[in-house]
Amino acid sequence: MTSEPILTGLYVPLITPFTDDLRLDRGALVRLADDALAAGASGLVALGTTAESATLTPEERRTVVRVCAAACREHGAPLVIGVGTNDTASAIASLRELAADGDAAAALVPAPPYIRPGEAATLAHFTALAEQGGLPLVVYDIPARTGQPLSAGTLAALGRLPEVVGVKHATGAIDATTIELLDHPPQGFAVLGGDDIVLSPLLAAGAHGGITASANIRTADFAELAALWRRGDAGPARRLGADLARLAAALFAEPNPTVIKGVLHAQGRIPSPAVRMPLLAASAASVDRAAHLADTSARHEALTPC
Ligand SMILES: O=C(O)C1=N[C@H](C(=O)O)C[C@H](O)C1
Repeated sequence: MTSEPILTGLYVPLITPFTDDLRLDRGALVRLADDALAAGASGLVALGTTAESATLTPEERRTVVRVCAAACREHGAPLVIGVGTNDTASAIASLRELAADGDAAAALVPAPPYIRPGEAATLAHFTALAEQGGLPLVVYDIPARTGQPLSAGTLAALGRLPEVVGVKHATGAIDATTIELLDHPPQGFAVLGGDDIVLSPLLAAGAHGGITASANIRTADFAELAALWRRGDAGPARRLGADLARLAAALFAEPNPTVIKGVLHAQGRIPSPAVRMPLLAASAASVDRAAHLADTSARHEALTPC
């Protein structure tokens, strides 16, 4: 195995565009997928939380994967596919199906949500998926959604599994566990930022990239942020990082992806800001504020140092 991770740079977890009457708008998704890759994203994530994947029908999920896979093939970019379930056996079955289709470079898998089986059982769950699923895995470390924190020891054990190619770090903090992981990442293992507001400091500390919903907006700037930190261009990276953190805070003022969809709609990029229940559409105030921060013409002037 080489020491360079297979997943580096910016991955955009695409939203799922709906019409006003909540039908999947395939055409809008095709355009979003192409736009993200043309803007410099390293790859796409299909069926993330941001895609409202919990509310998609099996047929819609297949459509989303097909659209994202076609865009990734066209751009020669990796596709990561979200597989979130708290049933180990069905997660393995889903992974095997994806592996057989041949579209996915990796699957993004959280700890089994809601059940909270404990850390040892969570490690056993990931180990079963790694050994039996047939796909490289990115562990999605998001205790706020799963109820299961992962210790440095568990992350190290996961990193020793050859099929585990990275972690999406979304623990709500850059703490001692994060720094330990970044100091000694397992060989070929990517640490990808998943807390949008602190993406820049995590990249500064050595993360290999990010999977950030905010990058549905200003994708080129998020890709540039990852590239600046990779080059060690700290001054411009700090300025751009602070600017994008303000945008990310505004985009996460209400549950993800409601504000992002509001902004994409205000920009004329999707036909409707509609989200499926249990989400409710974001308030006009939140959308207006984020849309203002998303307006790159105003932001680029403010960012240029005197
Ligand atoms: O879908 C994703 O991947 C992401 N989901 C997170 C969430 O909704 O909690 C946010 C992150 O930026 C990407």
